[in-house]
Amino acid sequence: MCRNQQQPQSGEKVRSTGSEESTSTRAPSSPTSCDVRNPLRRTNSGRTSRLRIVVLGGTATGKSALTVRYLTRRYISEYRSNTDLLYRHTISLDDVMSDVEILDVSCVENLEGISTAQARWGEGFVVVYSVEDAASFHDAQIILDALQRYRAPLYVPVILLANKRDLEHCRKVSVEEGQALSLQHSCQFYEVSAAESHIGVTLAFQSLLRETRSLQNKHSLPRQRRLSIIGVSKMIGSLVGRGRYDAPPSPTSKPTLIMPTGNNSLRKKLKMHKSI
Ligand SMILES: Nc1nc2c(ncn2[C@@H]2O[C@H](COP(=O)(O)OP(=O)(O)OP(=O)(O)O)[C@@H](O)[C@H]2O)c(=O)[nH]1
Repeated sequence: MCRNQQQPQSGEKVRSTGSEESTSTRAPSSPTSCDVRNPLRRTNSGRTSRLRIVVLGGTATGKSALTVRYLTRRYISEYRSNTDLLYRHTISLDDVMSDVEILDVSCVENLEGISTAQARWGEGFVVVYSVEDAASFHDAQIILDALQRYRAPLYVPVILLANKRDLEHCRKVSVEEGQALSLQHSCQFYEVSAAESHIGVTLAFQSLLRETRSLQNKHSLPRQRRLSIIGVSKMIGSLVGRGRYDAPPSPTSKPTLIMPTGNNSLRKKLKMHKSI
């Protein structure tokens, strides 16, 4: 991988996604002020859930553009960074507060070499390719295989994200190929354009967060209760079909960019455009 692969440490430097840098430090799991003030529902245990998402994919597929699009609804057309970036924000999803941490992994040179630490740290994964880059689709397959190897036999929530669908005229990977790959790996599949709109991107991230949280909740239940819930949800599923559609929620707190690596050579050239 190009970017440093170290995982977040306590007392990391916290940055806002804007240009000014905050010198404050934080402990990794401390609740945000938003948790205290917001009256919305929390998890069964009364705590705000914490969801860790890792964004992976070949070079220049738009990993950073997608991550920032989801977090800020803005499109950054040029973004330069040679290090992994960790973002943190708090959202209300289905009236439940969640602290979300998103690790945007820089270009992957050795795809087989997704670090074990990253694979273990993540609770949900976004695998990105670009529809106008056949090689990036191949990279996505390698990453999906590697993820499966790392996490087997456990199921891990993954979405396959085909980006740059606005570049239809130079498309090299068909929708059907993307769907087939997602079926092969039992993961969700979305075609989006970070450049065009935040809506598809938000829905995709939101869906991954839902799945990740529901798996987390399932694992935290006693075994007997877990089994009966699975039975009931299967029954309900067969009666009413799959989940309902919800409009994307707005993040309830400003996302913060946390430098996980101690590598301060971050070089960003941001061109912010108003989202559509
Ligand atoms: N046309 C189009 N260009 C996009 C889209 N998303 C990203 N880009 C462009 O693709 C290039 C790479 O985007 P990045 O977000 O830096 O990609 P990345 O995967 O984070 O890059 P590395 O981590 O350096 O490999 C930039 O020039 C973006 O402007 C999109 O949806 N459509």
